[in-house]
Amino acid sequence: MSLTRASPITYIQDVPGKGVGLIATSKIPRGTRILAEEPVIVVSETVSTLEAIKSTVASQVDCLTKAQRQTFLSMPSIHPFRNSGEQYLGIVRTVGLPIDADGVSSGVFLEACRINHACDNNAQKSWNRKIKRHTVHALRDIDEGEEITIFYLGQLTKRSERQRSLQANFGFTCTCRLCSLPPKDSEESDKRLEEILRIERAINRGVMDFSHISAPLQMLRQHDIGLPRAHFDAAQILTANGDLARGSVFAKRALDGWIEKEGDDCDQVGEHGPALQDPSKFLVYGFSMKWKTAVDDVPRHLSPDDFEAWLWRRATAGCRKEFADLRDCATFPDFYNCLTRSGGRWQQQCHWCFMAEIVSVDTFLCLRFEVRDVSGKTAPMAFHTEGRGTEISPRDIRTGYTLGILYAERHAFAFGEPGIRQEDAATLKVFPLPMQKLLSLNDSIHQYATAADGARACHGCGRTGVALKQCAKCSMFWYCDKACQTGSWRNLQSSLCPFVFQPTDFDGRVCFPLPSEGVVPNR
Ligand SMILES: C[S@@+](CC[C@H](N)C(=O)[O-])C[C@H]1O[C@@H](n2cnc3c(N)ncnc32)[C@H](O)[C@@H]1O
Repeated sequence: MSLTRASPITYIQDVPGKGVGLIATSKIPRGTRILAEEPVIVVSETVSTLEAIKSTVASQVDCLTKAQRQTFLSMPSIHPFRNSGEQYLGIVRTVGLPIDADGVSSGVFLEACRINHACDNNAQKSWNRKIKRHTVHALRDIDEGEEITIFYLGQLTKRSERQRSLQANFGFTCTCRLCSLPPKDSEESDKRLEEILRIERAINRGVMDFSHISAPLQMLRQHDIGLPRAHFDAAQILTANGDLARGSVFAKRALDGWIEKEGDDCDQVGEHGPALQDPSKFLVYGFSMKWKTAVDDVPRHLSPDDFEAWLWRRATAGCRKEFADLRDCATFPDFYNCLTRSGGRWQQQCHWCFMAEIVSVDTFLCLRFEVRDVSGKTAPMAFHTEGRGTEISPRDIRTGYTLGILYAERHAFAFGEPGIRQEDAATLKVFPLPMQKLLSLNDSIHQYATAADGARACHGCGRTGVALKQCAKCSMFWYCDKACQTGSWRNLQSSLCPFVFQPTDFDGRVCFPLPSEGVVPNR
């Protein structure tokens, strides 16, 4: 067994089935900086040909001390080689860590590159631009003798995807606790991870308002994944609407999280620190003042549970919903009235949705439709989403179906007529019925969902003055009994439930499913 001293709190040792690994010499408390290391070999992204990369790596290997060179050559490579140039490159490609610095893309570190992977890693690696070193921080308390592990992949995806990627890029099968769960537990874990990923993507796209972000945030909290970034987003949304009290709490949580996971000299703290310490410095502060509070309004004497209840109250406060009216051309504009540009994420003050019926379908290179809007104008629509339109279920790709596209903008295509360039599958919804049918359904909904002289009509049989029950799905309709509720057009009604929202109640962009889908609004 080899045993080499690494940093004062770690040593390098053989780990069965993994080569060597980094082990804690003594107990390492959560948040401790375990390593801060400079690279001994760097690969620049400006070097473009394989031969040029090989030659720059070889010249850096030649400059290593004897001990460094020995360590470098003992590192694993999953790439076959015929000569030393290929051998060095194979090692760099297998063990290199990403470096997010001008013109440099990856580097070899004599200690950090000995840290093995686990999907439930106990440490986090990150490149620190300020000190130009790779840092590793303890994500939880690590016991003496415990192996230090980091996460090699970009995102925590489901087990099969992780295994595929680890095998392809690093040549091993992960046997960590998360990967060794029994099939049923693993399936559940996969589902949770997929949901977290969906949330993270939506947060990154900036398409969430606070009522959308609060439940997902609580989920991220449980799993401790991506929390500082999510807290940062929550702080921005709240302060953009003038809520400095709650905004400052989330800002502090983001700051503390980044300091704990990456250190107080990390890039995020450098970039956002001043605003996180004083959220009124956020550029978006006060864009709207509809939730106005002051930092001093943070309650001081509440129990932890009551404090959390206060903090999250913003999520449900003012959740007055009603069916948007498809005939309202400000909210549901025709093609000509869709903006050519949104004016930026925070300049926008209301929701809008372009409705159009599919006239023809083409799938060459990407999914493309010709669509007809409410005023009869036809326009091309092309999917420039990640999946080039494969995100849309084939079941929904039918002429005569109607599309709802949130925040659609007119786009000047290089070749052909102006149309819609759809870049985000989550802002599109297919309604399985023609536009005319949707409009007449809309008219009925407004008739039935509105109380005439305080009396509501049963949405099934039309009778008034009876004890009616509220639809649990959308809270908009009232019924005498189950028989009336399961009437012939119940399905059509549910197809419009997505439009239970207040177009002018704008807390940031939303995506489908809208906050109201599956949520019973407060009444
Ligand atoms: C960056 S190196 C880590 C240090 C390496 N164990 C060594 O001996 O130098 C990456 C390589 O370590 C091995 N490795 C890392 N994590 C592993 C794990 N969880 N199970 C098995 N092998 C692992 C794989 O061979 C992988 O290609």
